[in-house]
Amino acid sequence: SFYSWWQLCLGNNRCDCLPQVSKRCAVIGGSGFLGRHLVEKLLDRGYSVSVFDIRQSYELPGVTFHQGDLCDKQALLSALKDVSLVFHCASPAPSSDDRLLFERVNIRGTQTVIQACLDAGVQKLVLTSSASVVFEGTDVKNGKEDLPYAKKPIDYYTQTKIEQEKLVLEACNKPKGFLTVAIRPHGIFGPRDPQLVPTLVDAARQGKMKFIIGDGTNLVDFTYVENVVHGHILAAEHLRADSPICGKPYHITNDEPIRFWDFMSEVLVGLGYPAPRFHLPYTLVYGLALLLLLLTWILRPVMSFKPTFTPMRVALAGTYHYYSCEHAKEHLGYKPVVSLKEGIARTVASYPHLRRGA
Ligand SMILES: NC(=O)C1=CN([C@@H]2O[C@H](COP(=O)(O)OP(=O)(O)OC[C@H]3O[C@@H](n4cnc5c(N)ncnc54)[C@H](O)[C@@H]3O)[C@@H](O)[C@H]2O)C=CC1
Ligand SMILES: CC(C)CCC[C@@H](C)[C@H]1CC[C@H]2C3=C(CC[C@]12C)[C@@]1(C)CCC(=O)C[C@@H]1CC3
Repeated sequence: SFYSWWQLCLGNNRCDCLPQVSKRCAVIGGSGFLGRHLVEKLLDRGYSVSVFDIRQSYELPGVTFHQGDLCDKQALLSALKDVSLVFHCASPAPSSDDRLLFERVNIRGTQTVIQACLDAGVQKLVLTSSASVVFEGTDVKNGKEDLPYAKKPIDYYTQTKIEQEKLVLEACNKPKGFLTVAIRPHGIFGPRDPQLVPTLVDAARQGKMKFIIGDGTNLVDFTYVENVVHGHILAAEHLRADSPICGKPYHITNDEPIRFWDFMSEVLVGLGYPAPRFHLPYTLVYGLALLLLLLTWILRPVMSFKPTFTPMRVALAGTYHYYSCEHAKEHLGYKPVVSLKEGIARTVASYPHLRRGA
């Protein structure tokens, strides 16, 4: 019908019946877990994409790869040529806990990204921040964006994510025609995630997932990667000089807080591992994790090992941390596109090699 033909034309910029609008964007960190999902969705929506990353992890038609370090402005400039929209979702892995690396990439590197965007005439910058910027290791229930930044962030990763977010939001400058916004996701999961499911399975295979830290009732947000991508694209497409979103952060969640240990159990059981059953007091495990951390520092000159239960992970496993995405609903028209149940099913199905006995 005429209606469905017109809807097709409006919803998809690749329709042959309309003049093509240039939709060129860059994804810094586009080789990573979130970055690649974002790139795939942008291609679906008719964008052409430049990926800038220190590594190239795949090839796709419609994507131009630029390999380089985001601290190098000249390298960035060649990737930002003719680009009006930039997504910045690069970061060192939180588990690296390398203060100097986080400061170099997340703080100084982000200053370089902003400067390169200004030099290249980029109009919009969408940062992937993190809901953890307000998390201090104590309960956050239905946290809104107006919560203050953590005064005592739980690790260097979070500390530098705070500085990074401030830099990007403060760089928003309507008279200069440079608009910025930050998306704060929490606990991203989905196919190809290198962090959550692999760490969980590794711990299960070592027999370390028998215990529940605390009483197991703490609610947490886990956000399916496609919802996070959806939030980023909505933010980019709503970012205009007359929009209330300029220079603001937005929580993007699944809007279905779940008990941390129920989520872990569903993933573990889905992959054929037993669910954790025995309870341990939170303060005991947190204290042990601190002790273990101290040991790794003392022993660093002679041997190095990475404990599974770091104080940061114990804090995340034993406290409430879920966030309101009402502002994203109101200002971006956001609504999760994949439910938690469906997200978990898709995730479990995507890791056949991590199943028990595989
Ligand atoms: N995974 C999660 O649960 C959450 C992630 N985030 C944020 O989302 C973003 C994406 O995270 P993931 O996709 O999970 O991580 P990831 O590690 O899969 O991807 C990060 C990408 O950044 C690239 N990168 C790192 N240093 C770089 C540099 N100096 N120059 C250029 N590229 C560099 C890496 O090569 C990698 O491809 C990050 O900003 C992270 O802080 C926020 C909340 C939760
Ligand atoms: C061994 C178990 C107690 C925990 C295994 C799962 C954890 C690896 C993950 C559970 C919550 C996750 C999480 C993040 C990383 C992976 C977990 C700790 C982040 C720290 C990633 C970066 C962020 O910005 C915030 C995330 C919060 C939740």
